[in-house]
Amino acid sequence: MTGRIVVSGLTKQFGAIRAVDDLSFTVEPGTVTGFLGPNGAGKTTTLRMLLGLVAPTAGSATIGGLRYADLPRPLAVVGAALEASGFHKRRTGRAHLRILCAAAGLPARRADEVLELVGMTPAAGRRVGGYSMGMRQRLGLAQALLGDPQVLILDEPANGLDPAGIHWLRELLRSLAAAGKTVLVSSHLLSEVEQTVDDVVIIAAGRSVRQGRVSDLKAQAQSAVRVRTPSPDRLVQALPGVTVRPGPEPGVVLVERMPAADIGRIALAVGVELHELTPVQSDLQDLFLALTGSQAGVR
Ligand SMILES: Nc1ncnc2c1ncn2[C@@H]1O[C@H](COP(=O)(O)OP(=O)(O)OP(=O)(O)O)[C@@H](O)[C@H]1O
Repeated sequence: MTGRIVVSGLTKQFGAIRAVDDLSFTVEPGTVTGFLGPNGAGKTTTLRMLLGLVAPTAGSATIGGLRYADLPRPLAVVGAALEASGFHKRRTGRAHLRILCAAAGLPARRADEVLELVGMTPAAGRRVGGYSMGMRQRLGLAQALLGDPQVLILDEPANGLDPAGIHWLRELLRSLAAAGKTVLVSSHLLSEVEQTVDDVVIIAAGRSVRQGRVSDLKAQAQSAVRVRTPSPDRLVQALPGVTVRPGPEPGVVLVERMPAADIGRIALAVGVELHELTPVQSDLQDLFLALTGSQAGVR
């Protein structure tokens, strides 16, 4: 059991909406991979197909070479936290986990171990109905960790966590990857996961728009200059051979791998008015918006 996740040509059609469209990517053991895209991009649908909760229209999603439904002991292989709302409100966090332990043939003390792991020991005896969103997220994570799985699949785990909680989550995910686990974590904010993940898979409107090392993405973002001009087309014409990407808003372009001073000089020479000329310091979110922007928005 290698724990490698392989998604290949995965497609899901809901009526007129192609929620996931010919998506392929791989997640390696020992890494944390960020699965990113704006609202409605198809992240949750993809994760649900990986977990056998939604049948693909085409393509496949496997974990360690097997479809979820074919895994002999799925709880020991994959832990998932899809949404932090499916808890029985009147049960305590500990009772909730103990019931799952019993169902999975795990000793009851495992419930307390995972509660400790997610920092929930003080709230273990309280009813879930009284938990904050962040506490429910932590309980969902505890549930995912119950079977000490090789693979973790987490949908927006940072939602509702405060900055200290996000820092804690980062450390936890890094330590799990360091222990050889495969970690796939979705988010609609690149900035939220950029310090946590090794690799990214970015989707928009169900399709992959970028995959690779987050360090490569950072290098690309860092070398861009943000230019605001009423004449972006004329500026682009004056920069032949230079990569110019659309910015996050109209009238803004991102010029890659050219110093701001050179861009300013060329703009002056061709009489293009500039309203802003800013080297972008690791503004990954701008790059993310540029990659997903034209397809953003709820479908
Ligand atoms: N069961 C369903 N029936 C019909 N349409 C669906 C269903 N599930 C999802 N969709 C549609 O598929 C598209 C992708 O939804 P999905 O929830 O996968 O996106 P997401 O990237 O997880 O978004 P978010 O960040 O908002 O959670 C949306 O247009 C959504 O309305």
